[in-house]
Amino acid sequence: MTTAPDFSSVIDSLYTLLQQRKTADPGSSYAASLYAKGLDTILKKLGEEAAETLIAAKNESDTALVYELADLWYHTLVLMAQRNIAPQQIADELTRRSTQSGLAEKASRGTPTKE
Ligand SMILES: N=c1c2ncn([C@@H]3O[C@H](COP(=O)(O)OP(=O)(O)OP(=O)(O)O)[C@@H](O)[C@H]3O)c2ncn1[C@@H]1O[C@H](COP(=O)(O)O)[C@@H](O)[C@H]1O
Repeated sequence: MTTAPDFSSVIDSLYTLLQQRKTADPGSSYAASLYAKGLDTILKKLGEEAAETLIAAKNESDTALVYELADLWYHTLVLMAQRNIAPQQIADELTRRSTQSGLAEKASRGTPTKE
């Protein structure tokens, strides 16, 4: 029996593929077409997928919600690849936060450092 790849492996593999798609032909790759259109188009798609996720969560089945969440994760990864933010950086930030409760973390929040 084959085991389905775990979440982390799927995310890492897709991120690697999305990095490779930066040099692909926009006519042959959806991700390459997004990169060619630029950051504003990627952000618009991300916003659309977030809205579709909210609608599915309110009105639709678990199957429909999973479908929209997968679109949202996919477009989040496109944005991350475009900005060269690796999945490990998100994992590191969540790990840093894991040492305190959400309420304590919220109270400690300032403005994120801008580079
Ligand atoms: N996981 C995905 C994936 N999830 C979602 N999408 C695309 O995200 C888009 C979702 O947008 P919408 O829901 O708005 O649907 P749409 O109306 O068709 O989109 P628009 O025309 O409005 O942009 C669709 O075009 C989906 O095909 C994805 N496209 C690609 N992948 C993965 O990326 C790999 C490489 O894809 P290419 O780069 O296209 O070769 C694929 O093998 C998949 O593994």
